[in-house]
This record gives sequence, structure tokens and C-alpha cells, in this order.
Amino acid sequence: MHLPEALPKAELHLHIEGTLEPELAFALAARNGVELPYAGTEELREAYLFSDLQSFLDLYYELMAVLRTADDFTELADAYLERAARQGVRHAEIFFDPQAHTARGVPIGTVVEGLARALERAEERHGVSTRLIMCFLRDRSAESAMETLRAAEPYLRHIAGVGLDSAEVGNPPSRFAEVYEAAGALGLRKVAHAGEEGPPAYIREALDVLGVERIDHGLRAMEDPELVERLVRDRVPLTLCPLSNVRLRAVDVLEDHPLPAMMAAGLLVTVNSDDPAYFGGYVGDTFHAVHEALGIGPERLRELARNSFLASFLDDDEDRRARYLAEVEAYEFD
Ligand SMILES: Nc1ncnc2[nH]cnc12
Ligand SMILES: [Zn+2]
Repeated sequence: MHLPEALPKAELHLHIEGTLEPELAFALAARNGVELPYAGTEELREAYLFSDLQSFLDLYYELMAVLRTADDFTELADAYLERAARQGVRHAEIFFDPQAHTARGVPIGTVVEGLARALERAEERHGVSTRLIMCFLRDRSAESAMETLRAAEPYLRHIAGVGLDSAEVGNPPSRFAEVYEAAGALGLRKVAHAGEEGPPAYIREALDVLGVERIDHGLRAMEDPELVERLVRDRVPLTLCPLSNVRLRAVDVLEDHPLPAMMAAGLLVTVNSDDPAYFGGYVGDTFHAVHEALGIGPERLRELARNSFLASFLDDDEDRRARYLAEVEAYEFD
């Protein structure tokens, strides 16, 4: 297969809970005796009409009720990694939301150990290298984020970095300065969602106050030319999620997405799937969609794939990164 979707790539913006397909949600609900307020998978899918980020988050958190045991988390991650591998993913840096589980009485160790089991065998089973990134929910308190970091300390061998997600507007990065400083002191890498719905000032704060090395989304950077200049100069990666932006109404239609303008401006952008079970496609599908809707041709698709490895945490494994980059260069499109 030599289609754009099979191009070797890294996925850097993927919430593992956002890979929960309706079929698996119902299977886990039955296994765990959890009642879902939907008659079946079709009725659930019909609820996937979102008006903004919050309307999606309400459903995303509701469905997580089916995830209870370590095996549930392993099964979820295995299913994602298998699909990702089929779409050309060689390396995945995967977010999870511990507070969404601990708040329901699921211990953080159950979550991390369940996910880690799938990630540790992903290379052998699916040919995919992985990292795990623990996100703090920005619509909860800074104290809750700090408690989460402390609770995660016994499991840090499985965790490469921290992120910041959930409802953005009104929850600026600066609220989390202390927990990011503590995470840095523990040797964790730092990223944060910023500029998805929130203003360019949140992107600046994530860089200046939290010290992040990568911005998740960063879509609204384009409203601030000085910020764009800085992001280009400092080679700050932006992990874009075009299908998510359409489904959550940040852009009207994919044809209007600023991805081509962002590439033309010299930004180090990558293309990712965010919550693929909810937004209509995994990362290979997303490459295909930007090719079709935005006319991103083979050389710019290759640039996006190259960027994904350059923006990854693979600077701790340069031999592997060089192998992946060589695969990108050798890839032949039809
Ligand atoms: N797109 C997104 N933005 C913020 N938080 C999220 N959690 C899961 N998906 C998210
Ligand atoms: Zn996200």
C-alpha cells in the first residue's frame, strides 16, 4: 500500500480515552455491569454531534465509566496500537487523563499499569515504539494536579512527560506553574494544550510560565504574527488535529483549515488524531483527509511525517529516530 495514509509517521497528540470505540464501550459496559444511557452503538454514534470542546468533553468523560480494571486499559491501548500500526504509525506518544479515573475510584496504578502492559508489548506486537504522557485536567484545581503528580511518583518509570488538557477557556496555563515545575524536577518532559479554543496569550504562557517544549493544537497562534515568528525561530512544534478542529467547530470545514498557511509560514507542525473514535478518523485517515481537502501533496505529506519524528521525544533514541526518518525519505507514493 503506497497511499498517503501508510506513510511512516509518529502520532504525538492522541488521548487514549479518545480511542474508545462504541463497540468496545458496550463490551466493557457489559463486562463491568455499567449501564450506558444509549440503546446501542448506533444511538451512541448519533450523539457524536458536537458544538464545541465542552460538548465533546461531556460525552468523553461520561463514556469513561466503562473503564474499570487494568485489563480494560490494556485492551483499549492494544486496540489503538493495532489500528495505528495499520495506518503507518511507527511511534506514538500517548496522553491519558488520570484524574478522570481516580475521581471515579479507579486507582492511578490500575490505569498506568494497564496502559503500560499494552505499551511495553507494542513494539513486538505492532512494531510501534511508545511513550506515555500524563495530562492534568485544567478545569480542576492546581492542588488536584499536584496530588496527581505525587500519586504518579511510584509509576514514573512508565511516564515520559506531563500535559495539560480539558476545557481551555478560562483555565490559563499559569494556574499550573507549580506542578509543571515539580514535574520538571522529576525529569519529566513538558507539553500543554494551548490555542485550541483559548487565545494566543495561552500559548505564550505555556512556553514562558510552564516551560513546555511542544504546544498541543496551537491553532490560534496564527492570530498573532509576533508569536508565529517566535514559534518559527525557536522551532516549537505544534501538534495539530485537523479533524478534531472541524468536529469541535474551531474551523467550519476542513477546506478552511490553516494547516497549509501554517506550513507556508515555516512552523514545525504535525498532524494528529486527538480523539479518533469521536472525530471520524485515525492519523492515517487524517493524512488522507488533508491530502484530499487541502491539496497537501506528497512532498508536504513527507514534510509532515518528517516533522512528527523531529518533534517527538525520540531525542533520547537518535538511532531509532534516524531509522524512522530514513523510512520517510524512502517512502514511494503511488
Ligand atoms: N481536544 C481536546 N482538547 C482538550 N482536552 C481534551 N481531552 C481530550 N481531547 C481534548
Ligand atoms: Zn487533545
